[in-house]
Amino acid sequence: MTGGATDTVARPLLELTGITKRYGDLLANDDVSLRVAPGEVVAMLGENGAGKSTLMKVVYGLVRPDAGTVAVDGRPLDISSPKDAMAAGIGMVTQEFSLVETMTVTDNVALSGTGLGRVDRAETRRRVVEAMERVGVSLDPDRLVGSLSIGERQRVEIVKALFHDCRVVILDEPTAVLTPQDVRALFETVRRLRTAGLGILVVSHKLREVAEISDRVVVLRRGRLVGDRVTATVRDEELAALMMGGSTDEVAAATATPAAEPSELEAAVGMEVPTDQPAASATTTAASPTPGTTTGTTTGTTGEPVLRLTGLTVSRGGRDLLSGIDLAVRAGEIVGLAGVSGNGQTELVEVLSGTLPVTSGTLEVDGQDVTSADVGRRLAAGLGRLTEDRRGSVVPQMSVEQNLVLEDLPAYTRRGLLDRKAVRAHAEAMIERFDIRARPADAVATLSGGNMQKVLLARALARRPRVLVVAQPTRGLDIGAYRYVHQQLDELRTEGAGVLLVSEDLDELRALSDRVVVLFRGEVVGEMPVAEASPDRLGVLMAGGGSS
Ligand SMILES: Nc1ncnc2c1ncn2[C@@H]1O[C@H](COP(=O)(O)OP(=O)(O)OP(=O)(O)O)[C@@H](O)[C@H]1O
Repeated sequence: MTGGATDTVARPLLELTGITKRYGDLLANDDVSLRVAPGEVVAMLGENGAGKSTLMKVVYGLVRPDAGTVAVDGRPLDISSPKDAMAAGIGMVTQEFSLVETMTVTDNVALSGTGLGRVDRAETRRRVVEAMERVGVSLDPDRLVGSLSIGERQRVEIVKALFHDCRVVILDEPTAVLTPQDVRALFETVRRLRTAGLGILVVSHKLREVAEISDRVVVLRRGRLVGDRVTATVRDEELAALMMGGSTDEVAAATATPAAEPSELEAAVGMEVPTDQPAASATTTAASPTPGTTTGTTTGTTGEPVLRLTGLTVSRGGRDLLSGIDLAVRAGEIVGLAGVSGNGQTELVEVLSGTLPVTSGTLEVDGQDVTSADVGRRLAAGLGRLTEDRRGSVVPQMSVEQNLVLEDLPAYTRRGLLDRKAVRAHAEAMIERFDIRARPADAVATLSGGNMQKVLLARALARRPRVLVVAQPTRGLDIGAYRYVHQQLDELRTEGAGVLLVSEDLDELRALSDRVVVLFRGEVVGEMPVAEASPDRLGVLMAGGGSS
């Protein structure tokens, strides 16, 4: 590792001093000071709601701090928009890309600057190619962004930052939406940025990635910067103690595991399952595939199908998005759905949720045909769901407590009126159980990404559905929440519900599922017990190697 220890010597490229941001009586950032040196990668860790995004938004001009300064190269800046940040040499890549799908890579990069009208296209194209070469990104500059994968789109965003000569690049949970291959490519790019002398600030929840990519780690807790360590020498337990509060000993005891994993803590909290771990077996009764996780408790005696798709086809514009899907999820089992993003998973979840109509085929929940049923009837039949579109699944201006009961209003209504006491009591219970960092009356729009996700999970799980369809349930969650969600899914299975788990995280799929089904170009191309679902085998199928 380079850079970290020299930070105090090298002149900082980026320097934050005393950044404070209040939302009402909540201190999202509390007097945060932080430096990033040239050629240094600084990772930022913190629980959901710790204030990471707020701090990044301050640096990128999306949020005005109440106090504090941002300086680049020793020059204090007055940043009030992303344009100001870019002009000062700061670029940010978030999970929500700001790209125009119908335009080429080159035009997207150009558009982010001075606007298309005034630029020389040939010159722009040449500079885009040059920026890509600098960081080892190979993309056809003339390709339409709409045809690019998620990982490729992220690369376009990075190229955008380089195109504008940014010297500081902020990456906000950059690996959350990437395949393992794309993660490797991203890390290679980050290394090249570092070699080129850029300063990189990366927000992450994944200790393994932090260890691999960063020189220094800083930890935010409840708005305050509580730790600043050299990555090469810090122990995971210490980072966890900083994140969660409490002493290293307490955290170590709380997360104790007998196994000496590459990262004991990650294993203990069920955060990362090394890919060479044996996968859960559909028939195991005790041995958990990952020390400390709750997986592997299935009894192997699964029941009747609680979800059955027969010949399910969805066509749009003459093209099949889903084609002849036959799939059953039985009571007491978790079926993992693997696939590279864009192969029909999102559509399948939308169809099940009732937001995308079926072209042909049938769909049954717990024996009831719900093929053309509306969302309410599906919920009544016992379906629970969590789609990828978190923001679209809440009513942002409504409170946490209202959102929590939104799908179960009759249970909270007395004589035509909402039973406010019961709603509040339910919210308090869910906030406690899911460790949601918010108050019952807070508008959901003000929650951090991870906390919003927890609200949705709490809502779906509280109804104890017969079958739960979940997409990317732990994306963006901190390590404690990751573990809790896995426990909850496992508990549902033990209670006899079925779960369809859609996840791009193969470790998660293999740790939780009894069976894995692979989707490629809208078709099921493979199905196997999890014991046979090695990453290699899944990888081949996901890439289309199993389709005829
Ligand atoms: N616009 C807002 N209005 C009120 N409160 C807000 C607003 N934005 C953020 N907050 C609050 O500030 C705190 C920090 O949120 P932030 O999004 O920075 O957390 P985070 O560390 O990025 O979390 P996550 O890991 O879940 O993304 C949270 O308690 C959040 O509810």
